[in-house]
Amino acid sequence: MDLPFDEFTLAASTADLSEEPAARDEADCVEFRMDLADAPRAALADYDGELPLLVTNRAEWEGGEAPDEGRIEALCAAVEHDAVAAVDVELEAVAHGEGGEVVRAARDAGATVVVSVHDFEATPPEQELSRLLERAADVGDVAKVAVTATDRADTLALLSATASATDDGLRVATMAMGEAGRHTRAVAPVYGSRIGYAPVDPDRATAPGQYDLATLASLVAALE
Ligand SMILES: O=C1C[C@@](O)(C(=O)O)C[C@@H](O)[C@@H]1O
Repeated sequence: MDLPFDEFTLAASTADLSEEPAARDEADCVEFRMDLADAPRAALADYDGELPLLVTNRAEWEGGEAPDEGRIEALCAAVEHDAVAAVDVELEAVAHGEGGEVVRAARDAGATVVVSVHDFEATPPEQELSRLLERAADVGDVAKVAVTATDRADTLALLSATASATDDGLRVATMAMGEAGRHTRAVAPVYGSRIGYAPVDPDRATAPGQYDLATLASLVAALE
């Protein structure tokens, strides 16, 4: 299975791969949040769903629940599975940690690499957003930035950086977390964002401000 992200791709985010059948109708892939799962390696080994997987093992220091110990190794092992078509690794881990190992393992396995940056506090200025997208795109196939918006200036900065990077030929995924940023999840694809994330079960959102899967699917389709 392949996940090139050459067009908008809707990822059903979950820590429970048994939710995959419920995501099939709307989603293009499943984002498996290994860091939020009980036994992620066993779940991957048992996975026999139809949708390709994007695996994420978010570090504690970037808003997730994976401790550093074993985190990178688990991602490197995950990309060996046939169903795993893409992997997410933090720009910070690539720049200052062992994230490069994930990139190499993914390249060897033929998996797509999403290099991500998260800001759970604020939205950096547009110039900084553009710089982060460029740096992430230098290493990965897709540069992803998820920020926290508190007002319209934040969402405009994010959409503008998304449009500029896309115009420059970069493959990006962007979204603003939080209430003020919620609409960007529907609108950013219009400006070039290639990945949208939504939980199958709205009670189990993997980030603040997410729409449920059916809602995001219909909003994105309506704006196409
Ligand atoms: O990085 C992202 C984006 C996200 O944080 C969001 O805002 O939808 C959700 C996460 O599960 C995913 O890994």
